[in-house]
Amino acid sequence: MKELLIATSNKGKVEDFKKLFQGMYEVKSLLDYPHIPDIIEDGQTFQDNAQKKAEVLSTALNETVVADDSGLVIDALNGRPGVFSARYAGEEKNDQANIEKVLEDLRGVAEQDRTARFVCTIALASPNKETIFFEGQCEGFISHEQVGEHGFGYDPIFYVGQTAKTMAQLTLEEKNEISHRARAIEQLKDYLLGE
Ligand SMILES: O=c1nc[nH]c2c1ncn2[C@H]1C[C@H](O)[C@@H](COP(=O)(O)OP(=O)(O)OP(=O)(O)O)O1
Ligand SMILES: [Mg+2]
Repeated sequence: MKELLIATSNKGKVEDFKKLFQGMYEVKSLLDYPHIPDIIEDGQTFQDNAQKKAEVLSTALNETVVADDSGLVIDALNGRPGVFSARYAGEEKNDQANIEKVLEDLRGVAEQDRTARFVCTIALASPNKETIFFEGQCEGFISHEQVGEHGFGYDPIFYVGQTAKTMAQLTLEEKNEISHRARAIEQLKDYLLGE
């Protein structure tokens, strides 16, 4: 099977990508290249960061690279944590600390004002080609406490749409039917199949 390199060292994303590209590509990630240093994400938007991660690696390796920049956008926090999602509670990127900070920020905020969405921007960079982008979103709202054991990141505090389940209560298969990442990858797949 053909390989596809995803410029990420996030284990949760790698699992999502592997499942979503099952039977189409053998997914490789930066977990397979531990000597490659972290790329500094200093962009103002998900698109800026996805572009940088994909292009730096594509240029260095002279091959096609996909990058995913994603995060949680909370209306009551004016869109935060947004592009700062991974390091919201500090540079060490601690999911548990990030969750606690969001719950603390939203303390006292009523149900109807806890609306949020996950956003995923994917960049596809190839040598000597213009980088292209795909975006997916998933609407929901922020819980008052952590619920569920699956997934990663902010999944335990994100109620999906009108369902009574958090993203962390969904199986990987269920998450991949509705997630922001699944929606972006759906478009990426269509593009790659049409190439
Ligand atoms: O499906 C998701 N379920 C829960 N949380 C999620 C999801 N998707 C993104 N997130 C959160 C995790 C992290 O706090 C941030 C992504 O930050 P982001 O910079 O894109 O990823 P990262 O630094 O973990 O890995 P990398 O840059 O190597 O791809 O948003
Ligand atoms: Mg990152």
